[in-house]
Amino acid sequence: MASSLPVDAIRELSQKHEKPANVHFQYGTAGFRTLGNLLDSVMFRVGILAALRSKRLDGKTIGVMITASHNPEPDNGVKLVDPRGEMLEAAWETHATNLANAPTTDAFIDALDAFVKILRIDLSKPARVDGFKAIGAEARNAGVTTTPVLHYLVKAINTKGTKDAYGDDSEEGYLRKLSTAFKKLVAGKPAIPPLVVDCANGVGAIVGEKLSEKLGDTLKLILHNTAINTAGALNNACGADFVKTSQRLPPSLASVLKPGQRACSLDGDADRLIYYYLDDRGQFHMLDGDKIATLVSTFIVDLTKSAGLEGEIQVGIVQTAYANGGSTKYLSERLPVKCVPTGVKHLHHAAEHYDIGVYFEANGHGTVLFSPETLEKLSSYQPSTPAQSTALNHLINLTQVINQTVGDALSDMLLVEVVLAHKSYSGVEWDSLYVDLPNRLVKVVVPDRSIFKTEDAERRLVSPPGLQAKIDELVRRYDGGRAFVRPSGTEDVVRVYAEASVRSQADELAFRVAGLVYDEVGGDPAKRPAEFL
Ligand SMILES: CC(=O)N[C@H]1[C@@H](OP(=O)(O)O)O[C@H](CO)[C@@H](O)[C@@H]1O
Ligand SMILES: [Mg+2]
Repeated sequence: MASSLPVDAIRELSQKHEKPANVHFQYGTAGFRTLGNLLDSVMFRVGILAALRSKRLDGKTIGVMITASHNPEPDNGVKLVDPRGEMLEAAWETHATNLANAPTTDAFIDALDAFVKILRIDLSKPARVDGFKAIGAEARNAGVTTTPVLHYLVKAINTKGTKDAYGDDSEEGYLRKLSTAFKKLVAGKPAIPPLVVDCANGVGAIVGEKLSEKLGDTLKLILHNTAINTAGALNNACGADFVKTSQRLPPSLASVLKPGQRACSLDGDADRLIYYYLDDRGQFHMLDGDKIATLVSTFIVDLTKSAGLEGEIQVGIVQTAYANGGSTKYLSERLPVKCVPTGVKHLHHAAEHYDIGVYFEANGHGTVLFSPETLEKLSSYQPSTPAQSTALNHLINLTQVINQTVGDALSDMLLVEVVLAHKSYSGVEWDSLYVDLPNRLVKVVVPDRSIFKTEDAERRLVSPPGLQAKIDELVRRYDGGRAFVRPSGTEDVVRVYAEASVRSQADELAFRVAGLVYDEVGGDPAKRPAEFL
């Protein structure tokens, strides 16, 4: 491999993938995300970027994921996975954005050249990526799989043959690792009732089916919304985002779900998970990311105590401002809780500071991280009673069933099932840990969302000046009221979130704040949504 940029090869290929004019791309929380038909040039450039990242990191494998995630089918995205199976390092998000926006092939090559020099990337280093040739990268196609499987694979490849080997670097290895640990964790527990799984008509249907085969009778999965080849079906009236935002059952499950039976929804790339059940009166109850975090963290704390490791291993929680106030109150009375800005990378990094960090976004994306020191402690610890030994083994098996690289709906689902089996909980007992405050999320279309700036983990606005004081004034009038406003990182809108002790009040507060925001920044009165107060 040459030690300078193969300019001719890049030019020839790049000219087949010119950037569309008048589009600005932004590498954000969800990678590059926009209509799939606008992404051709971005796909090409991301391939080069991934190869350069691999070279910069001495040939470590980098992952490239193409997915619509929880969004409608045409609304696609591409994102990179770093060597440890984590999200792309923040500084490179800016480099990615710059390269993607170079207007022509020549400008792109100039930008690449400058980039390689500034970061002192040694082009003679090998590069291993999923899918690229212009820059001489070694590529491996992981095929059609879930986002969390790709994260798993990247970590497995990069740790192969080391003492931290993460598992066999294949989808089969992933399924084997999870299912083996799950079976050990539920061995001897009463039979688990079958679980209904809404696959959002996405790739979770394929991997879910394979997982189901591995689990056999230990846990029967009844897969629904598995139409992965039906145009327009992805995330349409189903999936984790539909359930979380509309706070109701996917209509396709209405005739399926029996009262008391638990069910869950994945999103299109199977990195988000929301549980729910219908009570005896047919009323829908949602068990979202906050409920999952609560269930799981309490269980892990209990196990550390039973293992005799109380005071030795600290369990902590990471949430965002969107976490339901009911969950934050319940958890803060028991454990350290940290609030960080929206976006999984923020949660993941904060969770790394705990011995065991449990992080979940309310929308169902999250996982549990065991620090290297904790893993070491668990493997060397000598329990002094049989009960301690059992609890210790459970903790060790939990580190195997949990995909620690990233939020993983299928892995989280197994984790939830383990806890429910151990506690003999149905959805009802789980749900009763705390009561969710009624809440409402509203989108506000504004002329320019970049004027919205926040502080305090996005809970307060510092710009536009004066607006926060007006929001505070409104919030004070509502019992149990809380509201905040922040610009979305993935859509051209500003989001308003509000909660209050009663449903009607939460709605009213949200629509009042939305109206306030709209008017304050010069929203067109003729287009003002009717529900804004
Ligand atoms: C309120 C909400 O759910 N926001 C989502 C959404 O981000 P926004 O910045 O709010 O557009 O997409 C992110 C990426 O999937 C996810 O991390 C986040 O939780
Ligand atoms: Mg997703």
